[in-house]
Amino acid sequence: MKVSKFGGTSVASAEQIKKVAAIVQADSSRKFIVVSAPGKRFDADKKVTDLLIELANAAIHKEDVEEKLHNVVNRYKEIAVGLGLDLTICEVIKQDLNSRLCESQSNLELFVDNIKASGEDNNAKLISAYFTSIGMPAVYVNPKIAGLIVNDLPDRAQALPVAYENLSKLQNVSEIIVFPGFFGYTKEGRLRTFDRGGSDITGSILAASVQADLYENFTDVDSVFCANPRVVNSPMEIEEITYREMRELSYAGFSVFHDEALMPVYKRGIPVCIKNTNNPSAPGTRIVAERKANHRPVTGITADSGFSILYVSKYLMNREIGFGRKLLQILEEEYISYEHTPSGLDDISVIMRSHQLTPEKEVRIMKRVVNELHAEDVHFRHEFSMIVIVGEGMNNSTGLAARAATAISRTGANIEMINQGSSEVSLAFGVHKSNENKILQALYSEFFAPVSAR
Ligand SMILES: Nc1ncnc2c1ncn2[C@@H]1O[C@H](COP(=O)(O)OP(=O)(O)O)[C@@H](O)[C@H]1O
Ligand SMILES: N[C@@H](CC(=O)OP(=O)(O)O)C(=O)O
Repeated sequence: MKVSKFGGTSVASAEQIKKVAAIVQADSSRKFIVVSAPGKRFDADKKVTDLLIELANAAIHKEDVEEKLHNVVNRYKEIAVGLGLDLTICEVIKQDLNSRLCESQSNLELFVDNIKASGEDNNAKLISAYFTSIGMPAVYVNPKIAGLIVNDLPDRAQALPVAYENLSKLQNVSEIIVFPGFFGYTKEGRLRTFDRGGSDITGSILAASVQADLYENFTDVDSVFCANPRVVNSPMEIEEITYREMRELSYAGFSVFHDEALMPVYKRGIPVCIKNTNNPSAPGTRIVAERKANHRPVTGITADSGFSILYVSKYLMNREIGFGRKLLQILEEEYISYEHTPSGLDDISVIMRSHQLTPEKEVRIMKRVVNELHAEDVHFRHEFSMIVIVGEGMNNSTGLAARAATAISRTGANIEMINQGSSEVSLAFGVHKSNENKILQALYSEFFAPVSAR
């Protein structure tokens, strides 16, 4: 049996939801359907999740919420009309949103999470009503009642082991289950959302819980491509990719599948297939434990922006026991996680996601590094991107780093940092954000384009 997750673009309109119904009807093993909130119908459109965040913020700032509430309800109304559903469902959705808006604001994160999650929750109710209306036996299942228990990390909830046990009982339900993605509940009953794009995580948890034969992830592209199709023109499709490769690529910019969604299925060896709702007969990309070897050392190239570098230098740093620990402890005390720490004899750079910093935090950190570690030069630099090259074949391929560095140098960009992952399936370059796209294109030509096209 299969768990099939349909992303925001697949459930953005009545037309898209009709395609979803046809896909589910075409294969009786598609028993568990996980849905996102309605996503973008066209490039300039807004996702319902973003409309809901605007709504929650308006309520927090005591602004008039009527128009924002109307924008959300209207998205569902258009869908309900297009699907020929009884419009009382829109009244129910409006009441649901109003009651969420009346919840306590004593903890703002919980307040926002509760409103954000309504996007998938109401869409799951609506889609299950549609399935039933066309004669498909379907039920909406609420994550609280089903026992999707998560820990209490704001914005980054993670399922607890008991969640898998609870959800496994859904195997006994005879109807098609329509399950909202993106959120679960703490043991105390508080709603918590996953990271953005987290409906992929729900699908994976459910697939692992019910021991699915396959986790299908339906989106709006035929496959995962070797590079972002918005930056590289017609990149090659990836037929098969390992969990390890996909995790590295998703974490560093392949937004088509959330990196945290890999662990639950990986642990149980459940294959994942990324497929296109608009072209379901295309084979898609399979994510598996081991793939057939091919002649290419590189499987994918990705880029992610929004990084800052903390540069610290001190003469004889290499001789000082505990320097690295003390430096990282200062970051820990500011609640900052880091990505890489390339170092030399007398200097170290700590690379972190910029969104964790504020001007005040930066000043505090620099002061502490000077006062407590007696560093000679301490400064932050911003606007960096990480370019990551990933492939299982990289660990036994000589000269690959040199090829990549030469291709980057041809663009005229400066490489600020190089980091070879210890697993040797990835190689990362820190570069200034302004060079990101041209580097991605240069690396794609180096590793994927035929020699004559370079
Ligand atoms: N390497 C890649 N391969 C395929 N798609 C990619 C890649 N990198 C980025 N994307 C983007 O991911 C998008 C699909 O993910 P997302 O917008 O989250 O879809 P959904 O709404 O189905 O969850 C694609 O439309 C594509 O623009
Ligand atoms: N709707 C949520 C969760 C999600 O997974 O969405 P999508 O399937 O559109 O990436 C978000 O926008 O983050």
